[in-house]
Amino acid sequence: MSDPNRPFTDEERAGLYRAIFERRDVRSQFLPDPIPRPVLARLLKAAHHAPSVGFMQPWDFILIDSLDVRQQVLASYHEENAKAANNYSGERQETYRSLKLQGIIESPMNLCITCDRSRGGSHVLGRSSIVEMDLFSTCLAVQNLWLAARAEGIGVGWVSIVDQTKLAGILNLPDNVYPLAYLCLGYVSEFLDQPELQAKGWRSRLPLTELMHGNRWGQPMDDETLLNALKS
Ligand SMILES: Cc1cc2c(cc1C)N(C[C@H](O)[C@H](O)[C@H](O)COP(=O)(O)O)c1[nH]c(=O)[nH]c(=O)c1N2
Repeated sequence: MSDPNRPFTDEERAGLYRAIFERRDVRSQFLPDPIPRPVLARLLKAAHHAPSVGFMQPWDFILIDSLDVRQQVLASYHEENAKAANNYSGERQETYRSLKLQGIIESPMNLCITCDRSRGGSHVLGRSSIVEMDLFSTCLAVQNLWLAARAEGIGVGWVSIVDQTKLAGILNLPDNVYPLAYLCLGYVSEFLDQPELQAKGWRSRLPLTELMHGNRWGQPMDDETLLNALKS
């Protein structure tokens, strides 16, 4: 085993930041090429090394290649997306309808990362006050997989416009298992240089400096050095 206390090289550090900044949510650029099993194994291992409350590891991974299952999930997406479009009107609704918000069939595989809310028994260390900590832990597994996938040249798209009860039914989940993230995975023709929602004029990245507070919510930050560094 290598020394865990050795410092990251400049190259290693750059690689990590590159994965963070160049990770994209992908829905339009999937290629049909299958993901080699050793690569998929690395992604799942990365997810499984996420931190979790009380080391609960509440996740399971459902690998979906069945067209029948995917078509059922897609049907739920279409139902939910039609409802979602009604939240907007006029030009905004037209823009919403023009957005492609899933790649369920075009991607070579779908993956559902679930959260077993009963894993580890009724007293999980660190979860006694805030019960949702298991869900948050599972989100971290998703993010680990998302970043590892980017480093492997694989795109990931999260599809949350589905009815979660229907999704649980389609995937035959037990009552205690929550379908936390329905993901589409595959190699891509390109990674966009900015979020697709930003490129399409839906919403832009907020300036980080406007999200900084000093000591309490709403109090201005007076650390000029930090603020200037964040602007660059
Ligand atoms: C919890 C959650 C849920 C969803 C998403 C993300 C997350 C974190 N995103 C992707 C989202 O739109 C995207 O992350 C942002 O637009 C920022 O773009 P990048 O991820 O940086 O490319 C997403 N995208 C999409 O096309 N359909 C969807 O249903 C969802 N749902």
